[in-house]
Amino acid sequence: MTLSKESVLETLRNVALEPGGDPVSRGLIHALAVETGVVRFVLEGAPLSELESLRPRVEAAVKELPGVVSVTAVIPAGSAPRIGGHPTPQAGPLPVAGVKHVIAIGSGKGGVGKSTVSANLAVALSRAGKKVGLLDADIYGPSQPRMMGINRRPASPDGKTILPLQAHGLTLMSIGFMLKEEEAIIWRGPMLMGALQQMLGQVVWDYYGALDVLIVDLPPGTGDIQLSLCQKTKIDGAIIVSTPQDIAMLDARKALDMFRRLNTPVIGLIENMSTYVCPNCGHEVHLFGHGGVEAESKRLDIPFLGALPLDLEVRLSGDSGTPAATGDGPAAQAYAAIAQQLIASGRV
Ligand SMILES: Nc1ncnc2c1ncn2[C@@H]1O[C@H](COP(=O)(O)OP(=O)(O)OP(=O)(O)O)[C@@H](O)[C@H]1O
Repeated sequence: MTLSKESVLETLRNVALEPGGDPVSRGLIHALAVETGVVRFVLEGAPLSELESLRPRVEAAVKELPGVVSVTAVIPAGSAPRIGGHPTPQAGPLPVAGVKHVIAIGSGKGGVGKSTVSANLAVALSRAGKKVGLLDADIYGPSQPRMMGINRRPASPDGKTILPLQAHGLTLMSIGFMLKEEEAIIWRGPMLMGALQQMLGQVVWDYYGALDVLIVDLPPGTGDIQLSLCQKTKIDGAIIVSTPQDIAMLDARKALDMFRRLNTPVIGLIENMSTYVCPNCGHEVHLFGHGGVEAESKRLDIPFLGALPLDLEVRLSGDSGTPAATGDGPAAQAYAAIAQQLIASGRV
């Protein structure tokens, strides 16, 4: 048989697929070109993970054909829809499909550990038996790909829906998955809101099973994303993270005021980087002060959910992609206690 498009397609029809059928009958082969022994085609139309595991098989099968010099199966980088466009008009706040509860994690000031708390609390709730999703809505500085140790482009079988990723038992989506590393986002408010709307509405949140709770890691401050989330999505409540420092508390009060004005219930406050216990001598130091957040929650009559220690393991584990809450140390125990409170109060 001479090498031709037909002979290549014939060969590809003999590659059996797991769910049945073959790459040709399932419409996964596009733009086939055969020229002086060089075979090229595009693999498209299935989740990215399926295409990636299929690629070596189809390439090997075609390579066996007499006259083949090289085979290249290309998986298009842009198989998921573009994120970030103007939002489409929407009436009132909508629930997130496939999700029972939505909890936003906010902070007034940056760098107080909001993303660390989101990641670890999500893990702790999952370890307590809940089905948990984590949405990294910190569009300007997504941290969850690093904290969760996963960063690849999510698949989109139909070019519209986006299949979330999975790590540490959580269902995950981050704007970071859709960008090249070090790519900056230079968007105005409407584009940000469009991206948020896509991540809430186009991601198949129940792809790995219906979720008890979706944790939303917000950007710091009181900007467009917070406003858009509270106005367009049915949220059960917000948790505010602050360090005990006066300046952080000052900004946390602004975040509290914003959630109040948007009629989003504040579930409680968390004090992060509360105490530091010297690993050598056991001496306890309060680098950023201590107890300020608890005092503030009493003053405002908002539940105080807990104080989390400043702990080197938390920083190292966050940087290495395995949140400390997956372990058994003091931080994991502190997060487990907060998760239990949320479950006991019926928030999750
Ligand atoms: N309890 C803690 N102990 C030790 N390190 C911590 C703790 N909480 C957070 N960190 C570290 O502090 C840094 C900032 O934390 P994180 O990124 O979670 O803050 P953030 O409030 O989400 O910041 P951003 O302003 O980027 O939204 C990270 O390096 C993180 O590992």
